[in-house]
Amino acid sequence: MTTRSSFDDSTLVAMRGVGVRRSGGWMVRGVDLALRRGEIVTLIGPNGSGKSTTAKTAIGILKPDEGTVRRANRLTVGYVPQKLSIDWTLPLSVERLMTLTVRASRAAVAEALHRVGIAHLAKAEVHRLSGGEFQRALLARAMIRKPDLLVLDEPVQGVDFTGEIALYDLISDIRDAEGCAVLLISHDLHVVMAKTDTVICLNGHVCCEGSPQSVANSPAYQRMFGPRASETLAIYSHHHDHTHLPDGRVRFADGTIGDECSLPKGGDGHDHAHDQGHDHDGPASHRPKDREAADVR
Ligand SMILES: Nc1ncnc2c1ncn2[C@@H]1O[C@H](COP(=O)(O)OP(=O)(O)OP(=O)(O)O)[C@@H](O)[C@H]1O
Repeated sequence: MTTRSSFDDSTLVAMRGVGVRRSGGWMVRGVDLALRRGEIVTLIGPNGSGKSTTAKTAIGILKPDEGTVRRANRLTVGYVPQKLSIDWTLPLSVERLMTLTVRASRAAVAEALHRVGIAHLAKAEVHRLSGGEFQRALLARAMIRKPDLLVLDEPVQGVDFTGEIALYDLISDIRDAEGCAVLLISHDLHVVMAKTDTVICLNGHVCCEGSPQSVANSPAYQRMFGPRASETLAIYSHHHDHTHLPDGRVRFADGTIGDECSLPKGGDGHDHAHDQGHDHDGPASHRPKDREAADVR
């Protein structure tokens, strides 16, 4: 049987038990993740939960301090980072942005811009683009090399809700047409994320994972979101009811403090904090996996 961690012909990246440590603390730990051709995987989670770290480790920008990352031979990656260092005081056309760090023919640039619907903006100054146009330009730039894997860190930054839907539609179309894998990073799952094949919720570790539909339909999801579960996928906002403290301990909604994400009390052991959702606002640090919240795989 194929498992998420097995490596077959369609697998582009497989991470097993990956942990990344900096400044004496774990940014993420215990991450298992597989990216397969034609699949859209979305990492969600609060600020500082390790989404970017996980994505960067998947594509080799960061090295894991524990665990393994295996990538397909000759893997081509198109990466749109969360932040770009652009000197906005200098004139920079969209065309020029396309080839700042990548060699590409005029035809390839034109094709990529056409593909994302901004061919008419080739000569426009980048700083004059709208949020949605800018994100499209970055997407075009990532697509120029016809990557096997597109990694898009917060691709809807600065984009309004309608624009978000259009962008996610575009990303899904690109996946369909190119057959590439897409790793998306987002704070929340929105309606458009229904196009996502697999959602992985991070908080320094993998909290839960599954398809949006299976997560939404699972009893665990119903327990996690309570009445809000009926909102289904319209807005899959992930509220957490435990907080990771800077010293590595966990504060639960009822004020109790524990060492791990499980409530430090008796009971049936399944009334885990995730059953009612959980808040995370501290820096990411290692917690054991607690997949029961949406154990849908
Ligand atoms: N170089 C570093 N040294 C130490 N800690 C770091 C370093 N880079 C990131 N961190 C910490 O690691 C944690 C994970 O960061 P990461 O950027 O992966 O989170 P994220 O989920 O992508 O956050 P956001 O949603 O805010 O972009 C954060 O607490 C961050 O402060």
